[in-house]
Amino acid sequence: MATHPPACGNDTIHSTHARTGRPTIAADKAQSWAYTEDFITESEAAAAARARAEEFGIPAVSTGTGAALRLLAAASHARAVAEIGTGTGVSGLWLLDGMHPEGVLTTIDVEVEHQRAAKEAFAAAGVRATRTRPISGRALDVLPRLADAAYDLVFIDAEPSEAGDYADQAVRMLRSGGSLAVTDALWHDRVADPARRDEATVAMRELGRRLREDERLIPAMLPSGDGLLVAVKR
Ligand SMILES: C[S@@+](CC[C@H](N)C(=O)[O-])C[C@H]1O[C@@H](n2cnc3c(N)ncnc32)[C@H](O)[C@@H]1O
Repeated sequence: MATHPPACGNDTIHSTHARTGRPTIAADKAQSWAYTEDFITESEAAAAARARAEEFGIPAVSTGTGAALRLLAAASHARAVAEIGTGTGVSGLWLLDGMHPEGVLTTIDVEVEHQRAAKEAFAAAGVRATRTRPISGRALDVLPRLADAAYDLVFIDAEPSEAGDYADQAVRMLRSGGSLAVTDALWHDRVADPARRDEATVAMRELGRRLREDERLIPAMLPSGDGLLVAVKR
């Protein structure tokens, strides 16, 4: 009789879901995650912006997260996207690549030097200046000035301890059918461990709980990068 590999790859099952008994983690997951992150190749412009981020000593979204952001922007033909945390423009380049060709990225950062580097990255990538609206300032000062129900996508990547307040503003700013995306939602893999109680971990865990329980939203946790928490506004 012919032998077949187990239907669920359960030769590598690390644990099973308590209720369904389905496999949740395979021992080779780390390899799959690495494959997932490299599945799409980053543009030269994004790689150059990433190198600038390293010079500044600030993180940028992973390639897998960038690809997921581009996908979200493309799926909604996004014409209006807001980004909290411009950095040197890595995530902005991914978002712009997925958006409608006339779409405008509003991007907020408190550090003028970071935004200058991002503007250079956008120009080097051939992005027209009319497609970006950089706003310099603290996110919690700027966000209340942005319009209600006017954005197709809001992306959060700034101060983790403030992410819940950004999300409140983001839900107000999103149109029905628009998406919220929050990076670092697994916060260095600490969020899943209830014993971890530092401020950023607790803030991200709490944000996940709130978005999960918010009846205005349809949420999911994507394991891209350090966790990409996404939610569509009903
Ligand atoms: C992780 S970096 C953003 C990286 C960027 N999204 C990318 O992938 O290229 C976080 C950025 O948030 C900015 N930031 C931190 N706190 C902020 C705040 N309260 N308001 C606005 N920007 C803030 C920092 O200056 C930094 O540029």
